[in-house]
Amino acid sequence: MEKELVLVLDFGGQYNQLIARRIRELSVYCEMVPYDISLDDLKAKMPSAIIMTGGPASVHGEGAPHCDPRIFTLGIPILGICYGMHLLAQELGGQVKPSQVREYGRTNMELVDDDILFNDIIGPTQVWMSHSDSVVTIPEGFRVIARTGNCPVAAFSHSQQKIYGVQFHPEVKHSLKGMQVLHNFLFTICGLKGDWDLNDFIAESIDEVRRQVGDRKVLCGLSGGVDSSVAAALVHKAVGDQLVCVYVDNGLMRKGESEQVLKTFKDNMHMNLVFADAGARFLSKLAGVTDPERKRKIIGAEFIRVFEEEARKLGEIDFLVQGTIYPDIVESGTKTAHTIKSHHNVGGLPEDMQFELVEPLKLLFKDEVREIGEKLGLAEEIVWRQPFPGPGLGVRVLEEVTAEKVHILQEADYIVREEIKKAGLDREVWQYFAVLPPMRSVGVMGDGRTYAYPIIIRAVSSDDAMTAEWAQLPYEVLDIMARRIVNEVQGVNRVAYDITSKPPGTIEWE
Ligand SMILES: Nc1ncnc2c1ncn2[C@@H]1O[C@H](COP(=O)(O)OP(=O)(O)OP(=O)(O)O)[C@@H](O)[C@H]1O
Ligand SMILES: O=c1[nH]c(=O)c2[nH+]cn([C@@H]3O[C@H](COP(=O)(O)O)[C@@H](O)[C@H]3O)c2[nH]1
Ligand SMILES: NC(=O)CC[C@H](N)C(=O)O
Ligand SMILES: [Mg+2]
Repeated sequence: MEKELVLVLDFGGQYNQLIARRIRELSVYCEMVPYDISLDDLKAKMPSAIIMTGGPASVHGEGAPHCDPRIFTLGIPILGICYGMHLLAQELGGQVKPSQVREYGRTNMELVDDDILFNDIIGPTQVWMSHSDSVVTIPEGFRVIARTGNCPVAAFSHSQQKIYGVQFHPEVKHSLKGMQVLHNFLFTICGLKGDWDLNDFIAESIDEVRRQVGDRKVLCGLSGGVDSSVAAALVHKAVGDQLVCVYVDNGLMRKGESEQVLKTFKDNMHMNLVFADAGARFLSKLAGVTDPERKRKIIGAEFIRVFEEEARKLGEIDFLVQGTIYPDIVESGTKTAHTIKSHHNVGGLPEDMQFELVEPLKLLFKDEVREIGEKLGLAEEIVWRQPFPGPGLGVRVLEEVTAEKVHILQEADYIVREEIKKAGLDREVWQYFAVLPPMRSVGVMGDGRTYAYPIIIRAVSSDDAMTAEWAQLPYEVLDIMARRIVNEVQGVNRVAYDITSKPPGTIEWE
C-alpha cells in the first residue's frame, strides 16, 4: 500500500516545521518542500494533501513568493495558512489588503457558518494570529466561515473543491482547537488514516548516524541541556565509545552550573566528558561589543575554536555532534525565513569551520526531543530541565558584557530559579530567568540615593519555543523575588516583570 504523504509548501513562516510536527503527531508522514516546486515534481510525489504555510512576505510585496497556480486545479485538498491563505485568495480572484489593526498573539474567533473544517469545535474559540495583511474579498464560490473582532475573514472554504484558508495558526498550541482543525482537514476532509510514529524516527536516525560516521571518532558539544544530552545519548547508541563529549564553561553560565553538569555527567553517569575552562577568552572577545548579532557570532565562533582545540588534543576528530533543534535553524534564517536571531550553533558558526556536523535532532522541536529522551531512558531532571541558550548570560546581559555584570545577573538569576522551585512551579513554567538591561535608574535605600541597574524577570509558558505566553506567576512569588533581588544583589535597585508574548517579543531579549 502507498504510504500517506502530506506536502507542506514552505513560504518561509517561522512555524513551518511546527506544522510538519503537528502532522507527525497525528501519525501522518509529511515533507516540507520549497514553495516553487515544479508541477511535475509535485505530482510525482502523489501527495494526499497540500498545506501552504505562512511567511514574512506580503502578497503585494515585490518578489513575493508564488507557487505554480496549476496546483490549485489538481483536485488535491489544500489548506492555506496565513500567507498561504492570502495567496490562495489573491490567485483565485479575491482581494488581500493591509489590515487597519494588526493582530499578534491571542485572539477570539467566532464561527459564522457551519463547515467540516470546524467539526467538533464550538465558537468562540481562542486562536493565535501573527499578521498585518488580511483577506478583504473572498474568491467566487467560497464562503466565510469564521471572523475575529479585527479580521472579518478569519477562515474561508470551498467545500466542493476542498480548498480552505485560515488566517490563524492552527499549528500553534495557543490556538486551542488548532489540532482539531488539522485533524478535521487530514482525516475528515482528505480521508487519511495515519500510518507513522516516533519510534520509526529513533531507529532511522541511529542508522543514519552509523552511515555518516562509520568507525571514526566524534566530538559532542555537551551543555548538560536537554538537546545535547539527548543527541549524545542517541549518538552513543549508534557508535558507542567513538563518542567523546566536551563541556565548555564560557564564563556565561549560571551560578553553580559547571559543578552541577560535571557531577551529573562525570560522577553519576560516568561519561567520557572533557571540561574546557574558557571563561576568560569568551569575555575578552566580547569586550566592548554591543550589537546582539555580533555578540552571537563571536560566541558561536569561539565555541568552535574551543572544540577544535580539544579535538586536536584527542587526535584527529572530524565530526561534531550538536543538539541543534529546528527552532535554532529557522530563527537563524533560511532561504525563505527571515533571520530573527543567529543561534550560536547555526547562524553563529564560523565560515572556516572544519568539522562535519552530526545533528540528529535538527528537524525536531523541544517537546519531541523530550519524548525521545524519555524513550532512551534519560533521567527526569535532564529531560525536564528548562532550556538554557548556548550563549547563556551573554544574551541576557544586554549590550556590552562585562564580568561584573555577569556576576550581578548570576546572583539575580539564582534567586529567580530558587523561588520558582520553592513555589513548586519549575515543571509548570517553561522557562524563567533574569535579564540585565544596560541602563540605571534612581532609587532610595536606607534613606540614601541609589543609581543602579534594574533586573527584568522573564517567565514564559510554551511547548516548543516558537510561541510563548508570559507566565502569570502568583503576585506573592513575584513579590518575594523582587524583594530578595534588591536586598541581596549588590548593584540592583529595581525589578520589572516582562509581560510580552512571543510574537511580538522573543523569549530572550537579544
Ligand atoms: N556550554 C556548552 N558546552 C558545550 N556545548 C554546548 C554548550 N552550550 C551549548 N552547546 C552546544 O550547542 C547546542 C545548542 O545549545 P542549546 O542550549 O540550544 O541546547 P542544549 O543546551 O543542548 O539544550 P537546552 O536548549 O535545553 O539548553 C547544544 O546542544 C550543544 O551541542
Ligand atoms: O542554543 C541556543 N543558542 C542560541 O543562540 C539561542 N538563542 C535563543 N535560544 C533559546 O531558544 C528559544 C527561543 O528563543 P527566542 O524566543 O529568544 O528566540 C529559547 O528557549 C531560548 O533560550 C538559544 N539557544
Ligand atoms: N504569518 C504570516 O504568514 C504573515 C503573512 C504576512 N507577512 C502578514 O503579515 O500578513
Ligand atoms: Mg543549552
